[in-house]
Amino acid sequence: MSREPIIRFDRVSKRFGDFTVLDNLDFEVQPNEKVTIIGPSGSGKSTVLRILMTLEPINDGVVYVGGDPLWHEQRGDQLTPAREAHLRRMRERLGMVFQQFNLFPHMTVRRNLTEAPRRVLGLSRAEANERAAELLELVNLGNQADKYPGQLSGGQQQRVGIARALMMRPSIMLFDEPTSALDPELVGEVLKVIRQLADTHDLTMLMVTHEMHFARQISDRVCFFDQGRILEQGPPEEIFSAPREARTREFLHAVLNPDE
Ligand SMILES: Nc1ncnc2c1ncn2[C@@H]1O[C@H](COP(=O)(O)OP(=O)(O)OP(=O)(O)O)[C@@H](O)[C@H]1O
Repeated sequence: MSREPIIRFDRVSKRFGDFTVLDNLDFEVQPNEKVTIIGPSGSGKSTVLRILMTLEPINDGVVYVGGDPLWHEQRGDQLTPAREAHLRRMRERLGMVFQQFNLFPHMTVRRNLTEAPRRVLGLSRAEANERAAELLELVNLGNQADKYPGQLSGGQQQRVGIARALMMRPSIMLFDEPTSALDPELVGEVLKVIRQLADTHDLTMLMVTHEMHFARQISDRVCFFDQGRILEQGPPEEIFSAPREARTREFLHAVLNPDE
């Protein structure tokens, strides 16, 4: 493939004090590709998403989103650290769905959706409400716009979270373990909405998940992270059925057979 990747990590390192979370990471995602990141706890999966969402700065390397440096600005032939205005502009290309839904409890569902696009994109109230209504339909919550988050189930709140992330019309959606805070019976409805979204929209999706069955269904590519590096990656049928690396096999065995 010779297309320009929409996400590119070029030798990116991230440290917390002495602890190296990402170690010279090279990683690319193509436009419209659905990529899942799996791997042991602490291997740096969420950090990749948080860096892309500009929630966590990097120490070394360059991250590109849509061909432009994310944490840097191009000045002549030099890359210099990005200023806040650049980060704000770049952030609009991405939407993120968090493990904990992070909805504003004192705002209705509609306000939770319309607040940012009105403030950041300058949409009128009518435009924002219309967009919110469309997206609430998409996540099967067309009749819940006047409710407060506390009046909704976890699965419904997470679907609001998905609709909220889509309000800014991002070209890239990031999902950070979107179902891990949910009761098991509510997981299916959220995964169904994500699958629908993947099937019907031209979106690049990068997802951290422990739902292996879902990862297998939805992904074009699965990346196994281990100690801040990609140890192995490939199409889901390859990673799940015939992993090459012993660590991948051990990890998959442990998550697929939790009672052993
Ligand atoms: N703000 C922080 N300060 C210090 N250490 C941090 C910070 N954020 C993350 N870490 C550490 O970095 C490592 C990677 O974290 P990250 O959340 O990316 O892992 P993960 O692979 O997503 O794990 P999990 O599956 O448990 O969510 C962990 O060891 C974590 O403790």
